[in-house]
Amino acid sequence: MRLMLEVSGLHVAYGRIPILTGIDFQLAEGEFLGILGHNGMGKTTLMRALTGSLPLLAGKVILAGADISKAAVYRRARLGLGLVPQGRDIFPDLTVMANLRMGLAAAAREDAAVVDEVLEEFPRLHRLLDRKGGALSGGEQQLLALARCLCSRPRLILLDEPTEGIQPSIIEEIIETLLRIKARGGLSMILVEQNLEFITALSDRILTIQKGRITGELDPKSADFASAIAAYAGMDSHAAEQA
Ligand SMILES: Nc1ncnc2c1ncn2[C@@H]1O[C@H](COP(=O)(O)OP(=O)(O)OP(=O)(O)O)[C@@H](O)[C@H]1O
Repeated sequence: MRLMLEVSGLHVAYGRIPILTGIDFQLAEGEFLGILGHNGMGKTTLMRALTGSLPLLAGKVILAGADISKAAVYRRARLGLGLVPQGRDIFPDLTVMANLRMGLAAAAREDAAVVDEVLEEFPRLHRLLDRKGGALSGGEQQLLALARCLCSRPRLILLDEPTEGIQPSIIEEIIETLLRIKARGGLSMILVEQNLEFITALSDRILTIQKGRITGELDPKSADFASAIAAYAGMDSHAAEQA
C-alpha cells in the first residue's frame, strides 16, 4: 500500500489557544477518508493546517513521500494538494468558465484541455458556463468549487463540509459525481463532514474528531457500523440506518 498522506503529532493553535492537540492518521493512495465531527471540533482547522494556511506548532505532514510540514500554500498546491473550502469561495463576479480557468493557475502544468475533460463530469455546469458564479445556487457553486479544484489536477483533495446549506437533491448529485470520480481512480480525498449520509456513501474509512483529537475509526462496510455511528451521534441505530 502506497501512502498519499502521513500526518503525525499535529499540534495547531490560534494564538495561545490550542485547537489540535496531537492528530495522527494516514491515507492510502486512492483512499477516500471521512472525518466526522460536530461544530467547533477542529475540522476546518485541520484542513487549514494541511494546506499550509495555518502553521504547525508541532508535528509532520508528508504528502506522497515529501515532507511539506513547512511548505508554503502554493508549493503544496503544486505538489498535488487541492482544497475545496467550506463556503466554497468561488469568484462571484467571474463566469463559471473563468472560475474554472482560475483552477488551472494552481496546476503544476497549465493545460487548457483539462477544463473540457473536467466538464465532462459536470453536465449541470456545461449549461451554466457564461453565468456569473454569484448567480448560481449553493449546490451549483459547490459543484463549481469541486470542478475548479479538479482543474488543478490534484492527487489529494480536501473537501470541507460540502453539504453545508445545500438542498438534498444536489447533495445526491454531488455524491454521484464524486463516486464516478472515485471509480476512475488516481485520486485520494479527505471529506470533512457532519452529514452522515454523505460521509457514509463516499468514505472507505471514517475517523471521528472531538476537541482537536481523533477519537475513533469507523468502517462503513462493517456489520456494526449502524450501531457505531449511532453511538457517535447519540441516536438509536435504526435512525442511523435511515440517515
Ligand atoms: N481564527 C480563529 N481564532 C480563534 N479561534 C478560532 C478561529 N477559528 C476557529 N477557532 C476555534 O477553533 C475551534 C475549532 O474550529 P474549527 O472551525 O476548526 O471547527 P470545525 O470542526 O470546522 O467546526 P464547524 O463545523 O463549525 O466549521 C473552535 O472552538 C473555534 O471557535
